[in-house]
Amino acid sequence: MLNVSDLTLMRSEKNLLDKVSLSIKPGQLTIILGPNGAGKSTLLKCCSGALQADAGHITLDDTPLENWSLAELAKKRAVLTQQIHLPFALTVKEVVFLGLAPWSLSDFQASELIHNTLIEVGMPDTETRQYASLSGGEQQRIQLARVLVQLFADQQCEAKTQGYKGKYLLLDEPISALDLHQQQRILRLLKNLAQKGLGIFCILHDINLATLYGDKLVLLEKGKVTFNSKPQQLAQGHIIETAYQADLIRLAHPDNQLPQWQFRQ
Ligand SMILES: Nc1ncnc2c1ncn2[C@@H]1O[C@H](COP(=O)(O)OP(=O)(O)OP(=O)(O)O)[C@@H](O)[C@H]1O
Repeated sequence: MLNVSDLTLMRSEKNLLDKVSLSIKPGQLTIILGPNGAGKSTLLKCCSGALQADAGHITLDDTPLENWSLAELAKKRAVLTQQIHLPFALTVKEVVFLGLAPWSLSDFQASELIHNTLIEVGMPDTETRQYASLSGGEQQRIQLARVLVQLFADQQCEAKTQGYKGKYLLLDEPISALDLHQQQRILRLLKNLAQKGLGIFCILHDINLATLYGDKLVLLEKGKVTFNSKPQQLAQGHIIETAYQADLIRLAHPDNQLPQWQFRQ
């Protein structure tokens, strides 16, 4: 479990995170919601070890995050941040291959894993394309493929050491550039990976997709957790309407009665 307790981070005399506590459990897709500037990306950076909090603790499978070596951490959790600039002319295969840096796979194993992962993200047979020539939504799926191969490279090895349990994926708006079909593909893929045992921390802006796919939702507002529960619980009160200060109508999804929102005109 990735456990965050009482995490506080200050910048310019402002609490960007204010005693944040939450847990990312294996087998769960946990979706982080919140208005712009609420602290979601800051929290992800703390959970990945990129940012050091001023107070509080993060443990990964009961070991303080700071006690994990970078090499061990790279095999246990993968992180997809929002903006990724690649200043070099690389092919798709070379970009995805970057995810295999922590591992030593044979060329055959690496090629097979990259090929299969590109199929999973809906980008088959693109290995030789220039990454820079892809559209924004295509590049986003290639970056997702990169973090997936990082996490699952050991599945290619004979020992198949860890499987999905005890591994974590931290994603910052992984579907922000995707069309409807690709959003559904990637959210179904993430849900499926969680059902196999992966622990997923995923920042999303679309509250309707969050309630449909999330096992647990965490709402951040001004650096504080104001909701941390199952999506069904958002059908009570006016938590979303209050947090986002938007003029919304709440509905129930016809398939499963989960809460959904639409704009008033
Ligand atoms: N180094 C810094 N110094 C001061 N303020 C900062 C610093 N880094 C981030 N912030 C502020 O912290 C707040 C939280 O930023 P963060 O990127 O975590 O928000 P977010 O919830 O991910 O927002 P968005 O939905 O817009 O991506 C923002 O108001 C941002 O301007």
